[in-house]
Amino acid sequence: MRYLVTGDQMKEVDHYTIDTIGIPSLVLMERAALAVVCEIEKLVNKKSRIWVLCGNGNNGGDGIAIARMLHLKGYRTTAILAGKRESATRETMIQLEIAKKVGVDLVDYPDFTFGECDLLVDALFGLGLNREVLGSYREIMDQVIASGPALTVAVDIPSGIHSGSGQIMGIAFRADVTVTFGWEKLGTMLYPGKEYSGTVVVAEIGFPEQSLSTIKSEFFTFEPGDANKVPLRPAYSNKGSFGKVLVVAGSRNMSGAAYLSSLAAYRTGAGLVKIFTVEENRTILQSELPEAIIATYDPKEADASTEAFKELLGKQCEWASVIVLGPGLGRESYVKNLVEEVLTNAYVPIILDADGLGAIADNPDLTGYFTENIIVTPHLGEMARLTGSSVEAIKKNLIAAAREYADRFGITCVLKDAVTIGALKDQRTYVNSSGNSSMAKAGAGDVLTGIIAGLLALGLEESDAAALGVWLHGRAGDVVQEKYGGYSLLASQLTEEIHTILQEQTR
Ligand SMILES: NC(=O)C1=CN([C@@H]2O[C@H](COP(=O)(O)OP(=O)(O)OC[C@H]3O[C@@H](n4cnc5c(N)ncnc54)[C@H](O)[C@@H]3O)[C@@H](O)[C@H]2O)[C@@H](O)CC1
Ligand SMILES: Nc1ncnc2c1ncn2[C@@H]1O[C@H](COP(=O)(O)OP(=O)(O)O)[C@@H](O)[C@H]1O
Ligand SMILES: [K+]
Repeated sequence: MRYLVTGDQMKEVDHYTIDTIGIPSLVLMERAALAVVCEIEKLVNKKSRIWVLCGNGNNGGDGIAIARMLHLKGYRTTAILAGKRESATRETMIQLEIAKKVGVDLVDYPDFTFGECDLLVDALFGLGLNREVLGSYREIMDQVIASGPALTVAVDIPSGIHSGSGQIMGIAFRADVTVTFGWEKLGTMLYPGKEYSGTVVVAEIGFPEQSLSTIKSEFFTFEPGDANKVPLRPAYSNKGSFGKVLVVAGSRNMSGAAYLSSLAAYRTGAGLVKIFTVEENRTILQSELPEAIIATYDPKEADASTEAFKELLGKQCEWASVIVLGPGLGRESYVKNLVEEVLTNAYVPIILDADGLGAIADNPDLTGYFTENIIVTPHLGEMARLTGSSVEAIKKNLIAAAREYADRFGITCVLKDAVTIGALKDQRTYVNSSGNSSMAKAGAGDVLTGIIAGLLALGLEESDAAALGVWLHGRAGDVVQEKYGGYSLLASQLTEEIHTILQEQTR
């Protein structure tokens, strides 16, 4: 697990480290610069023409220190000063004085003659970027981009990317490598910032771990090694020890979603899976997944909400320790009754997905049944229907959209996208770092609900199951992509790689 921070949180950490702990600002700057130089040296040789574009803030100060270190090592380096020297921060002025004394080639932007550039070091804006880039700064960035540097290394975050949201503030540099300090910023984790950051290197420059305690460190991601967080299956156990997952899914002509969710729950470790679906799906599901128990209902009875239907469904809910509700249910009118009955009868964790969410969007009163053990897993289209916002508006701030929905009902909201967000009910926010575009394919979401159900069945609580499930799902996608490339993934293959990730447990 690793913590992530917004730019504002990182500034608080900076202040605490400097003012309370007492590590001088220039010491941090020196270590930051050294860390960047270490990465630069992997990319260039002594003949390379290096431009270091420096702003007036401390990001620019890092840049001038980098230019000095490269110059002293014999690299052909020019530091281009984008702002007026007299308005630089205290640390940046000190760096300028040092650089002058050791003969660094320092050129004010208006005097700079553009030519060929092998490596651009982007030290124009860091965490201090707080508004759209306009006017002369925009002109400078346009001109630097037009001159086509072969490679770009960004200091802390590519200039123009907002450190909290990953949004482009008018214009941004595209880095091949971003060297960031202390903890990764949300801005390089979230699109489009993620795409503009290239490879992100997190450099440890001396912030003590305790400095994180000054902020509410709510953002985190998982990484290799975190498979250990999946509960062990003790030796002294039986199938009942590992949960009973009820999958309320599938409809006429749609059996695949029920199959994929159920298979994924079993592959993640659930002891028993029962599929509650329409009679038409019985034969196909029994032959595809004989390990699952099948119970069926008549949609006409569901539509009329007969006592027999209610009793049947009530019994299933009583049996279950975890419920998946929604994949492939379709959009017939009876789905509302089905969803309402489950929500009123079940007192166990429920993962509400796909057409189950559609029923909620069409009947917002159903949210009145939401309890804290609900996990919703909408993709952006479903989220737009649930909230009445546009997909574009949600995309601009995924974290806020997920958090707002989760907090409104006190539930867990997994907002699925290229970077999936888990707004967890315990107030932590998971930002996913696994997965790839080969997973943008029908059925992938059904597998995710099954994985989360499997983790709940193994005994994780909702927040942990949601976050770890998203990560496992993406890791499985990464393994499939490694084996089959970026085009050919089938959602069922994700289920076939769950074991690969679970085997990464090192206990
Ligand atoms: N001592 C420290 O605080 C440390 C700071 N570090 C570096 O310092 C950076 C943060 O420094 P600062 O807080 O000075 O911020 P920046 O260096 O990112 O620059 C902020 C400056 O740019 C201006 N600005 C913001 N948006 C603008 C826009 N759109 N157009 C024009 N001007 C704009 C601000 O008014 C401010 O003057 C970090 O990203 C990191 O690189 C590191 O050296 C580690 C230690
Ligand atoms: N470009 C991408 N990068 C990483 N993961 C992706 C990408 N596109 C989709 N995914 C993941 O694939 C899954 C798709 O789910 P969903 O849209 O519900 O599909 P379906 O409803 O067809 O099962 C989500 O978990 C999502 O995060
Ligand atoms: K930068």
